[in-house]
Amino acid sequence: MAGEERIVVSVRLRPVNAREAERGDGTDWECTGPTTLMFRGTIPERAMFPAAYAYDRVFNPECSTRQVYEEGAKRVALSVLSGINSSVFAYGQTSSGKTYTMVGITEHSMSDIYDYIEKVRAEGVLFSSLQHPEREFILKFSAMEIYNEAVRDLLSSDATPLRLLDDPEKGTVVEKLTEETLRDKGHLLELLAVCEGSERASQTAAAGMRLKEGSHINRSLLTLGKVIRQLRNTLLFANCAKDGVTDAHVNVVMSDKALVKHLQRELARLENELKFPGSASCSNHAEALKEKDELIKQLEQQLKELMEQKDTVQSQLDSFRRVASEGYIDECAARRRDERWSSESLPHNASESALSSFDTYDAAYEDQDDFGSRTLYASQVCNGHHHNPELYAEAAKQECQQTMEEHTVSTLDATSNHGSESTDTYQANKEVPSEASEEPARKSNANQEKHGETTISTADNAIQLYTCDCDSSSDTEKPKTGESLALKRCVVSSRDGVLSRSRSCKASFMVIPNSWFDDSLDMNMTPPGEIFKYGPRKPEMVRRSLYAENGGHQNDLSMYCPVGSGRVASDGVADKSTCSFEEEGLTNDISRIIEHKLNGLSISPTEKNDEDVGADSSVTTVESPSRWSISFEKKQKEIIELWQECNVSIVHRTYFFLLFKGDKADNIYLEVEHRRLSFIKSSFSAGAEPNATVTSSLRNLRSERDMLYKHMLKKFHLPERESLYTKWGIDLNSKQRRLQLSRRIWTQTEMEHVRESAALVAKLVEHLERGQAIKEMFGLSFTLNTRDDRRSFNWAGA
Ligand SMILES: Nc1ncnc2c1ncn2[C@@H]1O[C@H](COP(=O)(O)OP(=O)(O)OP(=O)(O)O)[C@@H](O)[C@H]1O
Repeated sequence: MAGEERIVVSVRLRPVNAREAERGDGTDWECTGPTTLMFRGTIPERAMFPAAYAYDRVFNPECSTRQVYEEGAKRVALSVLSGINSSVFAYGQTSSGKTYTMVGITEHSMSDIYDYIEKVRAEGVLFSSLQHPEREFILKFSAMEIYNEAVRDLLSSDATPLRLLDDPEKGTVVEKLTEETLRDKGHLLELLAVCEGSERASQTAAAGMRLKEGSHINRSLLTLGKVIRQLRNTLLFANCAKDGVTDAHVNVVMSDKALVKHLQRELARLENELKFPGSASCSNHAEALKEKDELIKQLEQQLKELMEQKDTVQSQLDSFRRVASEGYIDECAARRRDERWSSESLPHNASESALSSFDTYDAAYEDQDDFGSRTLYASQVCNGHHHNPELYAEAAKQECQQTMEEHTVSTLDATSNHGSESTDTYQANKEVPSEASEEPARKSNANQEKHGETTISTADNAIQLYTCDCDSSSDTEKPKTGESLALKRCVVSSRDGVLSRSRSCKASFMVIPNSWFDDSLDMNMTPPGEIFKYGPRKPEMVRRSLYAENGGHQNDLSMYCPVGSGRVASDGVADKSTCSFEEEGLTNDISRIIEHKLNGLSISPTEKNDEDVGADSSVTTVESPSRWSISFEKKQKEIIELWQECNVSIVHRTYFFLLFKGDKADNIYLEVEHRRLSFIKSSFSAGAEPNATVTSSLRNLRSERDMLYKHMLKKFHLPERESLYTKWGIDLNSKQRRLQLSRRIWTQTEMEHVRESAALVAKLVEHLERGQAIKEMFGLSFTLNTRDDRRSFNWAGA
């Protein structure tokens, strides 16, 4: 409690004592109300003074001391319980009853104070917490007499006057004044009794002292009047004192107990700051913010680069599509012109019906027509080779020799409606009513046919079309494995391996020179014709199979394609509904090119003799297999080391290691993984001591090992486990062998160790979905949107 507090002034009238009554003395003052006093005397000297006076409270002679205390002093006296200094004093003439009243007030107030303390202690925490939590009550008692301007200690037998000192903090203090700590209420009464003896002793002075005493008393009263006048202006007796106000403040005195609690809280706060530096001081906050800002900048830069790459790829894809579309339009227009020319200049023979049929295509067939004409363009090439298998083989061989170090991507529409092939493809294509319409196109591509290849040029690169013959017999003429890197990879881009009638039959293939990681896979090649025997394949499987090769040997196709691989793949397109899928196949092919570009491969005109492929043709050249192989192995090794340093999930490592074995198209995944790990590593090393991320990663790694440890029992029989123990150098007689094994895998970066670890983990977690694993692993998925043939990049978090 704090604030202005008015001085409370009360007047108590003492009753006439027996002696006064005996003398007939009465009183000149009368209480006319609870707060008013009236002078009734007839003294002439008072004629100039007012007769009525008002006070806070006026007690008539019949009032008890208890009433005076309750109504005039209690509130002030007990304010000390709220920590506010309070003072109750009395002044008046000798024998007016000051001592009598003050002793009573002291006893009552002390009694109430003790009752209060006992109540607090009795009601415990609840009361204490509501009123005075953590408060200790200490009562100290002092008594002094100011007599004839001398201060004497009433609790001391020494009558030597005490000195008054001015303390800078406490104000005026009485030097050496006795201060007794009260034990209880009884102790207080004892001390009060001591004071009352002491006081009387001073009053047993000789009669000559009375004058002196009276003089001092008057001086004291004068001084008191000055004091009060100094405080509030004037004291016309107590009348004006009541107008005075005090500025009361709560004394905050912290007990030892409270201080200990306060310090404990402070200590806990500081400890918390040490544990969590991020929430500590402002300077730490500033540093943390600075670091975060740096990270944000780095990430923004990476994002910007990736967006630029994406834009580049997108624009190139658009360019491809535009060029392909324009090429088609041009081709279509040319074809229609030729057809008109044919229909006008040539006699209406057997092809006439076909021409008529072609002319009846309506808008509903527009898409198919588009694609049909596109495939038609290539079909002429194929036809040409069909008629010239030897030439084809020779051209292919030459191409192989010329581009041993080139990465060539090509697509092919293998539509055949000539010749005598007995394959289903041919049978299907024979019925395409386009002999007449194809003729001009064949003419226009005569040059390309001659050399067995054609090229669709674009603004900045080209798709080279290698002709492909569906005839298995011609396959014998084609380059063998090892002879031609350029023609060893084909892909079926159809979801239906059973060919049916169609206006066109498209086979697309890519020629991808690679340096493959795994050299243990099937290297056999499947005769082209056989590829048609097999059922549908998922495009992504085919895509994967395309890039699974090592050292120029064909491999890995058996993982997804039962036939191993076919040099030539073709699919029949049964109806319009499959056209979009064919487009998808084409887009896949284009996308592969885009991916290669995305991977940072150089695209430059080849030094190949352009005369063979046309003046405007160019081919896509890329990093040589050997260079890519070296580059891949280097990056792979760095990633493996980063995995180890960053405590990366061993399941993650396993899948990544097993899935990305050297395909050039995987470069972006390696790049992303490398950047991600580098970032994690930098964050690991940011602090002097292991941070929470490191601890968390280690804990996760441990949990993962525990998971594998448990799976060992389920996945392997005892003999298998014992074989593993032996393989991994674990003593068969030792204890916790499974645990030992789980702690050994993926602990080194040496390649053989990595291979064995990956193989083992793969067996243990084989229940995981491959796709899910990829998704979780990379946080980066490239999905092909077949609706708009656009490649979309989805970041699931890096
Ligand atoms: N209200 C009262 N009722 C009954 N007796 C009283 C009352 N007030 C005072 N007395 C008696 O009057 C006498 C004088 O009182 P007291 O000693 O308290 O006066 P005092 O003002 O302290 O005198 P001094 O200034 O000389 O010390 C005492 O005997 C006391 O018992």
